[in-house]
Order: sequence, then C-alpha cells, then structure tokens
Amino acid sequence: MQLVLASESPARLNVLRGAGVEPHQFISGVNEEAIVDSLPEASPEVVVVTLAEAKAQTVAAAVAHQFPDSVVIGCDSMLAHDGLLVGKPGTPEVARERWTTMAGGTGVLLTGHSVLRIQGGVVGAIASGTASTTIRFGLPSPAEIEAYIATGEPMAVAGGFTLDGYGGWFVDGIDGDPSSVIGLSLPLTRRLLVEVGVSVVELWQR
Ligand SMILES: Nc1nc2c(ncn2[C@H]2C[C@H](O)[C@@H](COP(=O)(O)OP(=O)(O)OP(=O)(O)O)O2)c(=O)[nH]1
Repeated sequence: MQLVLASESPARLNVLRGAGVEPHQFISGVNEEAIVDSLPEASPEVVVVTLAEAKAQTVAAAVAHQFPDSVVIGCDSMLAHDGLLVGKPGTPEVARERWTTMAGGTGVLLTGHSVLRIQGGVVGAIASGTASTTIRFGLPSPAEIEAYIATGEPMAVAGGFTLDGYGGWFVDGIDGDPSSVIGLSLPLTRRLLVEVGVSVVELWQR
C-alpha cells in the first residue's frame, strides 16, 4: 500500500517519515485563496477541511493510474486567534503584528485532513476531519521577536510559529496533538485511514 502526500510541506513529509512512512509527494497546485474566498460564512473547521479535500482530490485524480492501490492525504493548517483565521504571515510586517498580539495569549491551531482511497486505479472512499490544538504563547521581548523574524521562519509557517524550530522558544505549552501543529496529525490520520479501510501499519516501512 502506497501513501501519496498531496503537499509541498517538508514538515508534513518529515512527520510521516519520522513515523515510519515514506510517502510519494505531489503538489496539488490548488488555488487556496479562491477556495477560502468562496467560503465567506464557513466555520474555521470547514475552511481547513475543504482546502485539504481539494488538495487530496486534485492529486488523487492525477496519480490514480500511477498508484492504483494507495491512499492520498491532503492537509491544511490555520491558526484561529482573536476571532481571525490566519495562515502563513508571508511578510515580516504581518509576522511582527501577529506576534505582538499573540504573545502571552492563546490560539487554536486547526489542521484539516482528507484521506482518499484509490483501489484498482479508481478513487473510492474519502474520510475527512480536523484536529485542533490550543497553543499557549510565551512572552518574547520585542528584540526576540525581531530576531525570530530575521530567521525567516515565521513568515513561511501557519500561524507564524513552529514547535520544533526557532518558534519553540516562544511556545509555553500546548493542549492537543503536537504532530497536528507541526503539520500532520498522526492520530487523526490513523482514524481517517480506518474509515477508508486501511490500517496505518500497512504503510509502515519495515
Ligand atoms: N516544522 C514545522 N512546520 C510548521 C509548524 N506549524 C506550521 N508549520 C508549517 C507546516 C506547513 O508546511 C505549513 C502550514 O501551512 P499550509 O497549511 O498552507 O501548508 P503548505 O502550504 O506549507 O503546504 P500544503 O498546502 O500542504 O502543500 O506551516 C511547526 O510547528 N513546525
């Protein structure tokens, strides 16, 4: 059984590799902004799951013949904070503004996953879900925030922070699944695989 990761994310790839799975990685190329704009009234959970499903379905359609007996997983992560649902800061200015409001507070990192089963080259069962993890942010000083921005890290990750990178110095704690924050929730993925008739151990590289 092959696992196809519909993601360009090195973090998601590394979570799977660290958990014994060597996926085939394909970038979906979906227009995430257009999908978010089409969901003005949707809940944060619906937004991240819709994005994850779009990525998984796009890649599954493209690889079904190449991987006729496989599962495809799509993901999306966003931070719910101060009534906003935000993704990657993108620029130093946005990262600075986010950290100025996040410091000392909490946020919820939402990760949506969608798992599609391909059998005999045909896309069949689909299972989707969301993991949410409460993040308790530390109190970096203005100088530390500037130094963190200077690393370049916060601009390229959902919520503008990491657990396993420079950002770890500024996260006091979490309530929930750490793999979900880093990029791919292992327990959620395991449950979704069961829903499409696959046991995670079938994917382990022995
Ligand atoms: N290493 C690490 N990366 C993180 C952490 N938190 C978020 N990220 C990264 C993982 C993902 O690459 C990215 C989440 O942003 P997106 O959901 O837009 O995914 P991305 O565009 O990177 O890849 P994808 O849409 O799956 O092709 O942020 C963390 O704690 N550690």
